[in-house]
Amino acid sequence: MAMAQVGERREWTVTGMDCAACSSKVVRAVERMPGVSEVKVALMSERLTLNLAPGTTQTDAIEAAVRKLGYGIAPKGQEAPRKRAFVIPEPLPEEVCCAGRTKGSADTATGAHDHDHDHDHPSAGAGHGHMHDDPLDRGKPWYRTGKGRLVLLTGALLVLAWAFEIATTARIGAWAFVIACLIGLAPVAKRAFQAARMGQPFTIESLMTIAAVGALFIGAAEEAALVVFLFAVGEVLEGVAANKARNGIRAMAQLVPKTAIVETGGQLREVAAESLQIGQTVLVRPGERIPADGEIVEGSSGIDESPVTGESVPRTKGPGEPVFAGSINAEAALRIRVSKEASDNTIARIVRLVEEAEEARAPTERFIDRFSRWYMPVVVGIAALVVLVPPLAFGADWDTWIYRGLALLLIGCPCALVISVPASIASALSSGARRGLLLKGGAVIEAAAKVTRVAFDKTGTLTVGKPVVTDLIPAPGIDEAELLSTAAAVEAGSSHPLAQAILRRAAEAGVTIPASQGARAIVGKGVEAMVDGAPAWVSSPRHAADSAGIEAEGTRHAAELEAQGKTVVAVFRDRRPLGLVAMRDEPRADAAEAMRQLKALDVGATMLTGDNPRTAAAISGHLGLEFRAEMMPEDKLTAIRDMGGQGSVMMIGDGINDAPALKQAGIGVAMGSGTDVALETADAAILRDRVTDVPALIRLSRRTMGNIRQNVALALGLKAVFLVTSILGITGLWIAIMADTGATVLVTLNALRLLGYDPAKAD
Ligand SMILES: Nc1ncnc2c1ncn2[C@@H]1O[C@H](COP(=O)(O)OP(=O)(O)OP(=O)(O)O)[C@@H](O)[C@H]1O
Ligand SMILES: [Zn+2]
Repeated sequence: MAMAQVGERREWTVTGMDCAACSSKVVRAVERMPGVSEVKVALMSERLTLNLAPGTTQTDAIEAAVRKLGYGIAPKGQEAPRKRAFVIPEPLPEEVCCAGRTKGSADTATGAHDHDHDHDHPSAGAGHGHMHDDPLDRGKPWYRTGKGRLVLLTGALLVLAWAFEIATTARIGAWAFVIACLIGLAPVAKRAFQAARMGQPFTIESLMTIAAVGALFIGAAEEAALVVFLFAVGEVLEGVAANKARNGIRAMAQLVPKTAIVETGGQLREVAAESLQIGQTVLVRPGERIPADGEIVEGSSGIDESPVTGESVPRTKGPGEPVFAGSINAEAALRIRVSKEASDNTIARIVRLVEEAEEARAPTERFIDRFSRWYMPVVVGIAALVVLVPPLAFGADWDTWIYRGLALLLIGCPCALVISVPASIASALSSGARRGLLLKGGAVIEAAAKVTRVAFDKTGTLTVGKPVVTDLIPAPGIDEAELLSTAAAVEAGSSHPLAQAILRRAAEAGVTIPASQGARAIVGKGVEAMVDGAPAWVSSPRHAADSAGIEAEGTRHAAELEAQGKTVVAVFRDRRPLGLVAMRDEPRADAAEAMRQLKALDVGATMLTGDNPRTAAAISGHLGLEFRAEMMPEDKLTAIRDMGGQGSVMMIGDGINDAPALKQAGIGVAMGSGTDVALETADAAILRDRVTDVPALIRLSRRTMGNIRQNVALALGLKAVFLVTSILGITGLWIAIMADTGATVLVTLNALRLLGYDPAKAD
């Protein structure tokens, strides 16, 4: 890991542009001159020089540069990106786009995290002007951070000034307040000035600076010092909700044991879980937590996966089945072959995904940013009128109206409004993740709250995905064994759930499976292979009828079985029908309940399936939802687009063969734990195999949007009240800033309520 040293000078050129893939800002960071006591960062046209503190990393250096400029960097006339867009994984990749995701650089995508400098993400509101989160402060208790120190300093100075006021003359006391105020104000004023230089004159910092300096000017030094102190308190509080949410998520990763017992050549040895290598075998005794993602090689036991998936009912797992790090081995000793390194295990990826999700901005949040941008100048304008009009037009007292104008400036501070959205979203993401519901950011939550229809894939989503052969119907003159062995031969290489069912049955029946060559899948229809030198195929009866012209007897029989909800395939060799195989895939136990809950939420449900209409009708009729049958994978894409006409469509799949459809849908949700692709490509993931988690996801999203609305109303409502009382002179400067800090606290507390919300409970 490249780490710049003190006394070194490094230079980077950092430029902003639009990311072709995600259409957000990309930062290009190119290290120029390695090896020299300052960092030079060229940001668009701005150039600045930073002094490096000991141990500063490249990431910190660039973040510090961005912070120093006051705002994110964007080409003139474009919206400045969030500061987080500039967090650059190390080593510096060529291109980094939003959310820290790296394009074309797989090794940095898995995030080699710096240990001394754990990349804690900044407060949820980071990048909103004044909420600069110093990367060097992360992970420290609040009183050791820059902002925390400012609170302690301004607080101490304030107490000292009061002491002076009591002990000495009022004059000396007043000067003590002036000094206290100026010291506390200095860092704020500095940021205000930097932002102004970047073309942003109206920031929370500039409002604060004008208000405090103005108060000093009219002789209200005590209040000015108090305002500076309370502002510092508010700043510290801003990150509280996000930090709390984040700690909850991080606690998940803590559930993975620190050590593991590795078996090598019959020898047992205790090692650090972090050092486990893929392919090693670990021993997990009953009652212990599993130290790594892996596959059971020996033993079978009830496994409680609640730390990872939120599923609290233990599942019995045996040889060949996957297990996750952090789960509890309840009953018997297990030997597990490690399949993932510690940094890449499921729980680590969940934590990372949630952290990334916090960075993705919700549309509402963008709106509030834009709103703040015109809101502040308007407030300054009103304040100016309040100061000027009464004295000039009516000969009122200047000091009184300057004072009221300054209070208005503080009212203009949109702190609470700015954190209202990110605080709720951070809480919701954390709350969901602990219950096995992963949402990739505020935009997904917003879209999921608006969902009007859910499209379910059938196999593995609405059904268990493990069909079982129920009927073998050989053609005249053929026996069951021949039918089964030929079918198994054709399916031998297929991973389709139907193939698996046939192969399982063949193994149980103990038939000998002839050799087959050149197996070829006919997508959505069946499989073809050469068996015993003759072409053979297993396919849907309809495909058989179309291509081989075989009908009558066989297909009629098939229709009867299909009406019972069974999936029927026809088996042929050498154009000769060998018979039918019927299979049944049970609907998931909670599927019908899930449909009822969706109905209660006023959300429609449709089943999309490649299966035939009769089977589809039998299953969907039983569960109570609409269906579309005989759909090719590409038909599923068009169907989802069609349904989108009436609103937002959520598509639920197992993520195995429906990844493209999941990507196409307004919101693609992958169901079922551990499927790697699904976790990465879908917009949301349901980690446990519960259909009822679909309505739960919608409920959580709706509840979150409701919480955001409450926060916005709270923030704006308080401002409105104090706007009026300030103009009337009922409330003064320090009440104004208290209202701001107080609103921040209320919004934070309200957002934290989401942590305790259980979306699994139907309202
Ligand atoms: N390997 C196979 N063996 C036998 N039949 C197959 C195979 N693959 C596809 N088929 C036939 O094609 C039909 C559609 O298959 P497809 O894979 O598109 O859907 P599916 O995954 O079974 O169902 P769903 O779309 O509900 O998840 C199946 O119902 C079956 O009749
Ligand atoms: Zn504020």
